[in-house]
Amino acid sequence: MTAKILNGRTMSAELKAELREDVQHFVQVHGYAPGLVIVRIEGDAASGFYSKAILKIAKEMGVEARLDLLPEQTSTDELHAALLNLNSDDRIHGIIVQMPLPPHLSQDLVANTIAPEKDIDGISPLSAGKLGLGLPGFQPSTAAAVMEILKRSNIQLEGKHAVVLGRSNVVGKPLALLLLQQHATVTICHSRTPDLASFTRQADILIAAVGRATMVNAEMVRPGATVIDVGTNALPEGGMVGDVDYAAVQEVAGAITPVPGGVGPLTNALLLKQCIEAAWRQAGDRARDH
Ligand SMILES: NC(=O)C1=CN([C@@H]2O[C@H](COP(=O)(O)OP(=O)(O)OC[C@H]3O[C@@H](n4cnc5c(N)ncnc54)[C@H](OP(=O)(O)O)[C@@H]3O)[C@@H](O)[C@H]2O)C=CC1
Ligand SMILES: Nc1nc(=O)c2c([nH]1)NC[C@@H]1CN(c3ccc(C(=O)N[C@@H](CCC(=O)O)C(=O)O)cc3)C=[N+]21
Repeated sequence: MTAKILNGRTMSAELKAELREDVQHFVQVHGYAPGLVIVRIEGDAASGFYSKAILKIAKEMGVEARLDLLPEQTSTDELHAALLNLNSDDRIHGIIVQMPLPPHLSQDLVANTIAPEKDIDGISPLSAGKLGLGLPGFQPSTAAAVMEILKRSNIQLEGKHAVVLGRSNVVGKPLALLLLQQHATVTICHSRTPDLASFTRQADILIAAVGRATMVNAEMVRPGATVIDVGTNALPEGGMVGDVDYAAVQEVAGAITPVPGGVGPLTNALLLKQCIEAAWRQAGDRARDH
């Protein structure tokens, strides 16, 4: 059996077409576009690439986006002040701070400073708390991207066993909560989990968000399972691979996401979706239904 390929690029294109319409509607009603700012602190090379990708998709969508590039030496006070400025700017509806930060800056500071209504990557304690309580709010965009793939692929979650590898605040943990909301039975595994394969083999839906190239092999996957690969591991020779040994696992799985071309392309689309949602809410979204 060869697995069905869950094509993130196709799904992202569909979602983007829907979002473009939503933005046009927003502009018609309000006379201005939703506004997004990416804050990037220099240092991490890869995040320059991610920032450009967000700017490009924002432009395609008609969302007004800009990149605020801060020097690597930016102090905590300066970052705090920059975020407060963005919080009080009416035309900016969504703020994302690219991770990772340089070691002298704290992620907690960022999470606690971004105004919750502009927190389109769901990193604030309020967003995390709402997610834990099952209340509507912003979600970390990568976790939301995984859910979007499952939804658009009509993969049933209710009553199924979902096994999540990884428990980070940006992927594994929020994803586990979202799967629980959709009535899956959820197991979360991490670096201290002994005999990982004994858990992964039980999974109807297996999600790998670890950051270790090709660690999920065919023996770890139950035949017919849906396998979602969040990992993006850069190869020394260039290019990247996921956390799943794609060539081997696609022989066993029922459905699988490739890397690249799986979760990645949907991540930024979901970020934009939440920015547009933030703009409607901040503008008072009574106008939305007209
Ligand atoms: N496509 C996309 O849009 C995105 C992709 N990513 C990718 O997803 C992956 C995960 O990212 P992120 O959550 O930020 O990473 P983190 O490094 O924050 O978390 C990794 C998790 O994997 C667990 N882990 C590490 N080694 C093992 C192991 N041998 N067995 C089981 N679990 C293990 C860790 O456990 P412990 O908690 O015990 O340390 C931790 O919970 C990375 O490859 C990253 O590049 C991330 C964000 C966006
Ligand atoms: N605050 C914050 N939120 C994030 O969500 C965040 C972040 N910081 N820092 C970096 C990681 C990584 N990340 C990706 C986004 C898009 C692709 C993506 O589009 N990938 C494509 C193309 C990759 C390629 O071809 O090189 C693909 O997988 O097909 C990947 C990874 C978001 N992250």
